[in-house]
Amino acid sequence: MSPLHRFLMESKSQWGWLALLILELITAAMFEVSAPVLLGKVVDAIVSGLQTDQDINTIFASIDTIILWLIAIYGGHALFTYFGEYMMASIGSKTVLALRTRMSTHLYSLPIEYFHDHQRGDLLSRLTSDLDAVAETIGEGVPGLVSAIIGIIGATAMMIWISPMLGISIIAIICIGILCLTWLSKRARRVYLKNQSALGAFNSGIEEIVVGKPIIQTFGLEETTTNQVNILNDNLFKSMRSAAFTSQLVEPLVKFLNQITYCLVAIQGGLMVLRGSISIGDIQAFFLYVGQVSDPLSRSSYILTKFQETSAALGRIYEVIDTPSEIDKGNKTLGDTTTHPGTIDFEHVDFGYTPSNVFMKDINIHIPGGSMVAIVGPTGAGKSTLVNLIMRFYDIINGRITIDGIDIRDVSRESLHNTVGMVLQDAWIFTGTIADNIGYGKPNASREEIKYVAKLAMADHFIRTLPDGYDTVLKRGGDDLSQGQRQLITIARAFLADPTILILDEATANVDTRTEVEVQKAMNTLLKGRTSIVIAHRLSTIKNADFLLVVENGTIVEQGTHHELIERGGHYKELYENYAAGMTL
Ligand SMILES: Nc1ncnc2c1ncn2[C@@H]1O[C@H](COP(=O)(O)OP(=O)(O)OP(=O)(O)O)[C@@H](O)[C@H]1O
Repeated sequence: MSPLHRFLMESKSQWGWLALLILELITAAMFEVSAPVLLGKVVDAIVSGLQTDQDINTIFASIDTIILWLIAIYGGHALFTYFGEYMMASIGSKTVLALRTRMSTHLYSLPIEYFHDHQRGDLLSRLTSDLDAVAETIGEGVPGLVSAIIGIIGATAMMIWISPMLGISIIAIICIGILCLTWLSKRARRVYLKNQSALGAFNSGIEEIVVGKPIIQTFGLEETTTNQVNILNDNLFKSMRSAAFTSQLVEPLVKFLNQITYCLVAIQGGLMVLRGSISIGDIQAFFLYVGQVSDPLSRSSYILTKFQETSAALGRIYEVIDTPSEIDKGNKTLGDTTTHPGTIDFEHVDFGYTPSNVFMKDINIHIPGGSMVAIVGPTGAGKSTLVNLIMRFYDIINGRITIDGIDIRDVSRESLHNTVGMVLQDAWIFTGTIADNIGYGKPNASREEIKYVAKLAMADHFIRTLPDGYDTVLKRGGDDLSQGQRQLITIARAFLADPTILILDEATANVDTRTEVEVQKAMNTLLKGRTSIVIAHRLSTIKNADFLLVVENGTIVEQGTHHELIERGGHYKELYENYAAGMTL
């Protein structure tokens, strides 16, 4: 089923309105089609009046009723066209709203891998320009096409009725036109697909520049980056030029056929008038009907081109919608039956980001509830991977991970994410007030609660120095705050959510030394009775930990307390000595 067909089938709720709309457009087109015959009668009445030397008053007396009819017909046409277009715009916006909601809701349910595999710029252009293309076609294209088809059918029928011979010659030319335009609209689909992927790539390139501008400048890579974006821009230009070639070809082609048709009416019609087989008024009606056919023909071919673009856009949208959601098979809730909440076990766990590349093999870890564990290891060792597995961002290949004895695959995602909280290295701040940002995980939190956790996270002091305090609106991912301040907000957010297990990924790495000491104190109090897993890069964290997991190449190479591991004199001792000598772990 083509994307357009599928879209039509999925918009069944609007079919009744569509039928009403088509009825309205048919009425409007009938008004339009009936006018030229009456105009022809006016011309014939004037010509015969002049030929028989009638005075002007007599001539007008014979046509005044027709003129009144003409005014009524044109008025009726305008009114029905207006209602038709208004209705279509409303049907169009409702249908696109439903599609937009469906797509954005579906994005939330997609697995994390999907976002790793797709560029953000490309996803954005699917959500914006592809949906806009659909909205434009439905709002303007459908009524345009329906009235064009009805107009063409009506006008050709009238031409055949007036003069079958002349009418058939004109239809032959129209058929040639339709064939050319069908070819053009097919080409448009291919061109649009190319155009949209070039646009997606360009958006992603620009996004990288905007996000990475400070780094680009630091490394003096402006020229290299500009060259890369220029290549993407050049690709976009070429595909847009190709699209313009296709769409701009329509109008001259239709005009050319139109002019040929006018010549045919003038020559063949003129000869027929001389032979007396047709009146001058009918020839005048023919000229108007040719106009009534050629205009909708060029409009409908443009719309057909748009339909092809829309079909391609819908295809890209359905690609996202059809990506299977992350299925939440778990129905158990954590925290109901436990005596030691927050106990985590890895039992013979195998994991790889791709099935062919098993990165972690036979991992066994036991983290007792309420303990503080520090994970240490060189970069790329697998520290973040371990916490990603606890959060079930990725599924393991073999073995099982349990919390309080329950396999996390059997736990609902909601319960899992309520139980396990995370503070990541990149503080995520959204556009909203500071209070909204802190209260993110608990939407009904009172202002007192928010202030309480902000105090615990040592954020209250700096928040109160801001002009609007807790009501200060943060924009652009919190760019107006320092990195440390952003991180304090996310720490306060995690405290408010009050999870049983807290994962901290270098949570204090961006806070200055004085603040770090204060935050650490607050954390120690808060972490009491709570399991905490810290991806540690700091001495203070390691010393406070109940035990350490040393990770290398996806394997737990050592576990134990700081003193035990130092005494063992293995990997950890080496890491620690490097750290003590001033390097990070
Ligand atoms: N989404 C992903 N897809 C494929 N491979 C990944 C993905 N995330 C991480 N990896 C790979 O898995 C390995 C472990 O990465 P991980 O992020 O767990 O390391 P880490 O110890 O946390 O490193 P760092 O201290 O630098 O943050 C690395 O080789 C990394 O390239």
